[in-house]
Amino acid sequence: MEVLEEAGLPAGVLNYIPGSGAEVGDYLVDHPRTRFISFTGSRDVGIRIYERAAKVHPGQIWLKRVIAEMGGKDAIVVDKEADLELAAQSIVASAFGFSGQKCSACSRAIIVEDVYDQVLSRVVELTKQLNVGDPAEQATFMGPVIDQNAYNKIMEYIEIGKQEGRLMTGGEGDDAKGFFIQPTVFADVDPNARIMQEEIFGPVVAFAKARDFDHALEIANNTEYGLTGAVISRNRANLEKARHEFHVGNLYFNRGCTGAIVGYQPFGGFNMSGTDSKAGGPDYLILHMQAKTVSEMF
Ligand SMILES: NC(=O)c1ccc[n+]([C@@H]2O[C@H](COP(=O)([O-])OP(=O)(O)OC[C@H]3O[C@@H](n4cnc5c(N)ncnc54)[C@H](O)[C@@H]3O)[C@@H](O)[C@H]2O)c1
Ligand SMILES: N[C@@H](CCC=O)C(=O)O
Repeated sequence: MEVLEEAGLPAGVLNYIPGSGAEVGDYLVDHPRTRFISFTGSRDVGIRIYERAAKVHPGQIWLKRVIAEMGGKDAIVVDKEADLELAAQSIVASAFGFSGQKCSACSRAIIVEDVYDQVLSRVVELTKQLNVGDPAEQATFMGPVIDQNAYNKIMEYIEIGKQEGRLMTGGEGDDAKGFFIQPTVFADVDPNARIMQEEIFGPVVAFAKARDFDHALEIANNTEYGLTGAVISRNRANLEKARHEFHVGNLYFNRGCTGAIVGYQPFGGFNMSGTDSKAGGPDYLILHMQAKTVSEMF
């Protein structure tokens, strides 16, 4: 804060208010002197903020504006004409980087049936090679998930996954010291299953088989989210179709679905992933400003 004040920000403009969302969240959102809310977090909290911000409280003389960057249920689609090694590497990196705790993480792998078995078996092979452990160790790929609540929620989804799909690898956790969960792959999951629809925010990826590329896109769009997605394909016509029909805010071709770079890939999703704004892009700052037109006649 001091650094920003030294840079010229007036004192009192930036305030750090520690406290849990449950404790201070509603108070801040409801307050009549709150004017603008810029939120990053889950769908449920985003919806709560959006609803509460709409209410005008006594003494409030403006309508509150809200930018919400919310969750995702992001998919990587693999076409039958594709570099299958790239597909498997992209799925593993996007599903398990940061223990899957990224809004952009790949939690659905949608594979055209001609190459389904090949991609699945390579992903399982690569996943078994990942080291889970102390993130301070050089050899560790995946550290723990953030806390006990996250651990419990993810382990619950893994139990649901065991009913909804075929457990291929992982499925185990250890919270004796830290909150460690093995990277987990489920195969043959119905597109409408809970683990294909609900954000898990952990190291779990579900595979679904598509009849052809059109069917794969249909499955990919079959969630209430629309944050990131990727297509692995060598078929230009299919990539162009995805460009128009894959309804996500950040779409990637022939790479994973995480790791947007500020300035290059402005980031933000459609539908229940947010308010269609793009962080890290040229328009974002302007969204937070109040425009005023001044005209003087001479
Ligand atoms: N779209 C994006 O750019 C983006 C980026 C990162 C994370 N996410 C999403 O964030 C979620 C994970 O983060 P999380 O577990 O911290 O999310 P969360 O929704 O639980 O919490 C987010 C923040 O909101 C605060 N909060 C909680 N209740 C509140 C309330 N009633 N009013 C106001 N604020 C409240 C929390 O204290 C926290 O700081 C995932 O859903 C993930 O997809 C989205
Ligand atoms: N912008 C990041 C995701 C941020 C959310 O966790 C990405 O593109 O992977």
